[in-house]
Amino acid sequence: MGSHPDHLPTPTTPAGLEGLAAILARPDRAVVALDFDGTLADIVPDPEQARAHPGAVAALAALAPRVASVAVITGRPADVAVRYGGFAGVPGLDRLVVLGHYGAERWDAVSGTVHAPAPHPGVAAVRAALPGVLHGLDAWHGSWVEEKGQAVAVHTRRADDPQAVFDALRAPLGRLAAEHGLIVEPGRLVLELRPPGMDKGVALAEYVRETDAESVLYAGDDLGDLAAFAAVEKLRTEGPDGIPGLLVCSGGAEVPELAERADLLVPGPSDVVAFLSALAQRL
Ligand SMILES: O=P(O)(O)OC[C@H]1O[C@H](O[C@H]2O[C@H](CO)[C@@H](O)[C@H](O)[C@H]2O)[C@H](O)[C@@H](O)[C@@H]1O
Repeated sequence: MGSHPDHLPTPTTPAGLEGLAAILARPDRAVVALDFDGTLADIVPDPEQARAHPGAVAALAALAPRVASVAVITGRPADVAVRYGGFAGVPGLDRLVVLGHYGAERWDAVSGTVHAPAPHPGVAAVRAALPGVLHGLDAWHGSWVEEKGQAVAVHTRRADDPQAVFDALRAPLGRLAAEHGLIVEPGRLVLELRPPGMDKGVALAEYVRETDAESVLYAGDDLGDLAAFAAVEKLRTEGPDGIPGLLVCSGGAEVPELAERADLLVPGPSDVVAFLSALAQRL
């Protein structure tokens, strides 16, 4: 992407062009929703070290007052995304909403508090069983567990062969999740065992309805963002006119399932930030 701060890249699909045109025409009715890891924050080997790209908060703060709403929709717990993003107490982000755990949790900047559902009992059961299950498998070496409160995630990025460990763990972790009423959410070298019933598509569609938006932009990088992409595709075709939407994939073609459905591909978070800054400038 060009480095000029004013350069607004052009979507490559007719639907994306229509989505961007609708946002530019009525920004006060547009929702801008963004994933966190891989979209606003660079992917790093240790999830605890992930932080928003250095320009992300400024770009969001410039954009938020010009549109109906900015929301972050993430697989992270909402409070973790707020902390790692540096989103609290920022002038311009006073109406920011962070939907965590794929939409099951909600933090808003107005109250500064998180609303979360009661814990699913299966998470505690899986947490207790997981070490034994992993140690009973040849393939677990190099994997490690992220404790997420409402879920547990098994990461393989730091294994010698991350993809091989990921592939080998997928079926047994799927069985463990199912035994306890959970689902497995696959992501970039991570298998998360979490409660069913919510995904980023449900969260985004509800948020668009809640804000009475007339257009939507969603940017993501991973398999968990497919549901949000599907929600935007559905919103575009619903009703007599539909709601125009722009789908941005961060990370180029690293997750082909997402890239092939995007209206705009950008190489990674620094380009997402440049795009958001250019959009804010244009508005
Ligand atoms: O929905 P997101 O905001 O994209 O969160 C999805 C998961 O992101 C984190 O894992 C990913 O990023 C890590 C840090 O860069 C990286 O080490 C890991 O390989 C990636 O899968 C996070 O740790 C998970 O809990 C999130 O669900």
